[in-house]
Amino acid sequence: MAQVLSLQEVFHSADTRHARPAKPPQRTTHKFKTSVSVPKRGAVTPLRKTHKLNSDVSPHRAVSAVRLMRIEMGGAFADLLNEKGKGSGENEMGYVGRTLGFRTKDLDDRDLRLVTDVVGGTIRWRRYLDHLICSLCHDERVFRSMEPLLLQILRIGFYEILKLDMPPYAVVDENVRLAKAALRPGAGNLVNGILRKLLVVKDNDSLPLPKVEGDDRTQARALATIHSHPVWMVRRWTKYLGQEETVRLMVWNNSDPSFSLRANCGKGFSRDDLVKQLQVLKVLDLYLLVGINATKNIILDFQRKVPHELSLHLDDFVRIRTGMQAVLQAGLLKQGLCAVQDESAGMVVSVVDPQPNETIIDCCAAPGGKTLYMAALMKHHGKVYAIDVNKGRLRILKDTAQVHQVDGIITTVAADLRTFAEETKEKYDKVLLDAPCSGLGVLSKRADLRWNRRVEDLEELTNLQDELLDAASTLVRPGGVLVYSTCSIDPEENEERVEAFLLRHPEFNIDPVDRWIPAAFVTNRGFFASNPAKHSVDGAFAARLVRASVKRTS
Ligand SMILES: C[S@@+](CC[C@H](N)C(=O)[O-])C[C@H]1O[C@@H](n2cnc3c(N)ncnc32)[C@H](O)[C@@H]1O
Repeated sequence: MAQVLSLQEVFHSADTRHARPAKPPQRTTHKFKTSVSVPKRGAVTPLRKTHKLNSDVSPHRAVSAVRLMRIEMGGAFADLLNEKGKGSGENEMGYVGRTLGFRTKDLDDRDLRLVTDVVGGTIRWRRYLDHLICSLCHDERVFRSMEPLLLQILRIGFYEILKLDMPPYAVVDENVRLAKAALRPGAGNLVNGILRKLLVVKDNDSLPLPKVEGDDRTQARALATIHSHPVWMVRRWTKYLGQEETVRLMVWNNSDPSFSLRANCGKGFSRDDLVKQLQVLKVLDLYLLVGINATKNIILDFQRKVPHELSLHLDDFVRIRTGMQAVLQAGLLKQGLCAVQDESAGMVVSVVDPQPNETIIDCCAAPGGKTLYMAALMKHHGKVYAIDVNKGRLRILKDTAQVHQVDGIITTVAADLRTFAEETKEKYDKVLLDAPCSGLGVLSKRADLRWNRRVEDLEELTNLQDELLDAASTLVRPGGVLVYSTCSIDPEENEERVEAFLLRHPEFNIDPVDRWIPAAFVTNRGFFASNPAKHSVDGAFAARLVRASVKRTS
């Protein structure tokens, strides 16, 4: 998974191709009992005008419920940063019509933001929400056999009340209305009963959550429920970070992701230029609107400029907490003036330290976040080869390179790195291996990823990482540099891979990264490692290794 988000990844940042439902509490999955039809995997058909408009149901809840269904049933994407008119908005109403049997009003900008927040948050908090819903059902069997759409409506209601602090009675009313319209009156009554129980326990401050006590396993299970993560992650992190740090990490993963933008100096667009643009863009203050809008339908257009701050670590980067929608709509990304890129990814490029006239190979390049940044820093002089086994993602890289006007020095190669390395005799000044990894450093941005990763994936990934490292190392010229990076915080994918590599390849030595990276990010062994909870950027890792020069024999 990419640490740098391409435009496509921003739109589809909850890729659920491998979606599995959150485990506890276990529910029996069964076919729909009602007239609800399951949308076919990936099917996109034009909106059927025959679906009646239901203006009693709030559009953002109907769309969120349907999107969550698509995600849970697999084969769908949650467009966490939805862009109006980018296709998904129109197709989405088609899905709503086919799934619920009625249409709703079109989504306006506020609805789009709400859908993004509700879908992302509901996915993130799934384990926690399901625990509470199950605890408040009068009989556990009711929860276990609950039909999928009903469960999504309840999750939305619980999330809105507990995490978005929306006016509770409006949430109950609206979700009951949705359940009645989309399912049947009885479903509405069930939603009403359970949501009202929630309001009571919330008001009494007695949410039925587990206590963190007992043996390690029981504590991990309780923490996993309270902070909505898989138990295996909690156990693994507790082992090497301790409980306190693990909790901090989970809190970070559950917080709203913040994004960074990189001004594209390759197109002559500086950070100052970017800041000027951000100052004139307007962002709606959603939460103010939600509070008022949800109860009385009063619309208040309270606008302010996109809040941003300059990166402390990288000259071309600006952080934004909210306002991505405004940035998208202003076309700054489409015009290639800037890119969405986390500072941790930017720092990996700093570790490579690309210079004009160098020949660099980016071994796992797509969708190209680091390739493009390296090319921009090389000021149109030199060569960057971008290899990736995934042709589709490589095409994105090629297209973006054109828009960013750095394509003149980039050559894309669709190949498996292992085969490529075997077949070529070429050597390069610098080799970047941004390896496929678990993505455990980017869980705040990838809402669904925590539920899709299994502990067994790690072994498969570390084997691949070793093979790719061996292959990449053959491409480094004597005296040249190999940078190994991941967007993981797991030592097995990071330090342990490098140490194992150095044992296999004594011709390489560690080149400490402190010349390029602030001290706070440099480990004892001289590697770059960012810790989301500590540094407020994604978790990433990079090691800079230098190949010994050939000794001249006289
Ligand atoms: C972490 S992503 C790279 C992100 C990219 N460096 C960026 O900054 O946008 C890992 C990439 O490795 C590619 N990949 C996986 N196995 C590969 C292989 N055997 N050879 C080449 N590329 C591979 C995947 O297709 C994926 O695009």
